[in-house]
Amino acid sequence: EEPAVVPVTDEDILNDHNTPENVLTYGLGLQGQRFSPMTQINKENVADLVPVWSFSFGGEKQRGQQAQPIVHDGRMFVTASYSRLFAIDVRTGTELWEYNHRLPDGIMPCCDVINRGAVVYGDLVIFGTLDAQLVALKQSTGKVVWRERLGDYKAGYSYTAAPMIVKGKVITGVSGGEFGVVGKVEARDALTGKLVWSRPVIQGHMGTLDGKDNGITGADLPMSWPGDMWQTGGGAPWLGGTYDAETNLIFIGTGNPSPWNSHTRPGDNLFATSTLAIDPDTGVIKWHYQTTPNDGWDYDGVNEFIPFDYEKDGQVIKAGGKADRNGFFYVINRENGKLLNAFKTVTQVGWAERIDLETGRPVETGLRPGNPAASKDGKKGESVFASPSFLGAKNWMPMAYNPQTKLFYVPLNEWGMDLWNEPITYKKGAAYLGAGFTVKLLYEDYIGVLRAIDPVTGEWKWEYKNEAPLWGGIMTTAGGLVFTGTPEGYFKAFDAETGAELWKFQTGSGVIGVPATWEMDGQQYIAVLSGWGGAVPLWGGEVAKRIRELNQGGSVWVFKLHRSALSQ
Ligand SMILES: O=C(O)c1cc(C(=O)O)c2c(n1)C(=O)C(=O)c1cc(C(=O)O)[nH]c1-2
Repeated sequence: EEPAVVPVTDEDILNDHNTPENVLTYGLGLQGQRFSPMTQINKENVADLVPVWSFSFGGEKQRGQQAQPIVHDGRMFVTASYSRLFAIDVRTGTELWEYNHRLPDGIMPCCDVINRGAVVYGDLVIFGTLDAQLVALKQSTGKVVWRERLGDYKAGYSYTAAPMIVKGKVITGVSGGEFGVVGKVEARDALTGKLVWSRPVIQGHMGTLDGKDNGITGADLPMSWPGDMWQTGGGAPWLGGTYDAETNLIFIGTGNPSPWNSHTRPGDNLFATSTLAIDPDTGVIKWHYQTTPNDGWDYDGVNEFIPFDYEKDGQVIKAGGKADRNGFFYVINRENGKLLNAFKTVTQVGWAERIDLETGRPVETGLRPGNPAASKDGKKGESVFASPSFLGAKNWMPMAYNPQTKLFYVPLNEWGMDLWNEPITYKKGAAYLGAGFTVKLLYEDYIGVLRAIDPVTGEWKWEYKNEAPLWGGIMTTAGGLVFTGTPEGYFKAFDAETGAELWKFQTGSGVIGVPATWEMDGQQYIAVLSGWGGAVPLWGGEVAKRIRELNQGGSVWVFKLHRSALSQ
């Protein structure tokens, strides 16, 4: 017999940012601010945070654990490496059920076998898998209710992001930018899985709504791709989006244009490396903003665009903030896509001097890897040293915005790369880069750096430097705190105003998960995953060598205040 479940409604999801008793969305609210209004755990007492339980994912499958837990109706839903989903009794840490997705042999995730989380809707819990499927299961039993294909894994499609629910529809992108897939954003009926709309993000492809043609992407703009390069142009929106009810827009970022070798595709290559504002009802693109035109460095533009109130000269503008992989932070008017402000997030940005606030375009330095066709043997173009490295000033790990301090807390890395181009032709299911690279250190004492950034002045208010790259998400709270983890295994709390480190706990493996917090039986709880992995050990070059002693793992940790702290 199935235990009863409290169904999750659209209203519950829209209110998630101010209902402490549950965690229903990736982002602690659809806007993705990752801000909790809870204050029980605060600057004064965070040093008394103690573990409540720890849960092991078990098995022989470890690798990177990047998910943010979901908490609803006494259950925690958490995804783990290799497309696994666990339901856990949130009070005791006891497993309720486990779903182990059967993965075919030929899957091609570019950057570790990770997953960033599930979503809940009705009596279902929904997540995506490495073979590019979307699976909906009963929250009560783990029984599969529906399953839909997002793309052909043999052509390089995979899925790693946490989906998002907007108005009863489950919104997804795809991964596969390194294989020349067709990047697309899609909406399906969350209860049945039936496709509602599909929006390919690269100029030239036809979208659909309710099974009918719904306009070619970018048809109103001059063609920005040569020949038929758009057909395998990538732009994979491989991270989740955010949603803003005030403007009724989904904001989602698109990845690198394929292949990496930019000399094969002169032009801006719309809408790769862009933020797209999409109508959730129709899948129509309302505005776009491209961060790296004709990208030649793999500066995917997938990072989260977080809606916030931008206060300047006594005015409040509905804006959004985005820390891009390319080393710049962008403040954009979320109603129309106009650039309001842009500044650097890292000390060395080699490819561009600045972003022109009038045109919204980068002022490039000319530091672009050379064209192999111009080399003596035609096999290798001139190599350049570029920064940030292709792994980004900021990669997938989500930042947070605190409306009380009015600061963004941004997990960044400072590194560079040698990068060169090679000739390449498209072949289904084969890597489609046309480039070689080696990631290099910039500084001896740190790679990772968490920066508190003022979006109005661009000022870095404080920073925390970490020896290994920072690869975990951020959470900030009304208790005046900022939480994040380190590959060295620590889960840490900082003072949101000063950056002072107030607490740390060794979890046993690298923390690259995304924290969540909720209230239960009158107490505030905080959870985070532990388990080192992701792209750095695979692609990190000299950096990967430096951190190779870090051990893998796979667990959830839950914390609350020690009894003595509560009685004070
Ligand atoms: O273009 C793509 O489709 C794609 C997908 C993913 C992914 O799905 O995780 C990553 C990347 N690109 C990527 O460029 C990247 O640096 C990266 C890092 C990670 C990670 O989990 O550590 N994933 C990905």
